[in-house]
Amino acid sequence: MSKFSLEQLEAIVAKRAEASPDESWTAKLVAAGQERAAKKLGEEAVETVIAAISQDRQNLTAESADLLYHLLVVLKIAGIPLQDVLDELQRRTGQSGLQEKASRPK
Ligand SMILES: N=c1c2ncn([C@@H]3O[C@H](COP(=O)(O)OP(=O)(O)OP(=O)(O)O)[C@@H](O)[C@H]3O)c2ncn1[C@@H]1O[C@H](COP(=O)(O)O)[C@@H](O)[C@H]1O
Repeated sequence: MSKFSLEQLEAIVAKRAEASPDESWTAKLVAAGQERAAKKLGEEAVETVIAAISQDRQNLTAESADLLYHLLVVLKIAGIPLQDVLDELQRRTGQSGLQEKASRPK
């Protein structure tokens, strides 16, 4: 299977947000608004926690996918690009000095 990225999923979410809510779950969530989308994100987070505690690898993988998708929908509604989140994560690696160590030749 070819590599799939969160950036690609973000682009799909942006495109489907413009679709009819009758034919797209993404459009339905966006139309319902941030409160509903954030609630859905919270539900998926709880389901992910339960799968993790149950040590159910298959379910944890599936729930993690739901969680990441719903996070991207919430970010879309908030108008926050995924890149802003990645930039924040990158900034943190800089703070701990790990980024420099990771890119240093062994
Ligand atoms: N990754 C996802 C994805 N993960 C989960 N879901 C949907 O999230 C919904 C919520 O799951 P639940 O089981 O909790 O849903 P539910 O019980 O039907 O919902 P509630 O009654 O609890 O509100 C389901 O309808 C899932 O299909 C997703 N819907 C869409 N995507 C991606 O978004 C793309 C566009 O999808 P559409 O917007 O539907 O065209 C898809 O091709 C996928 O790439």
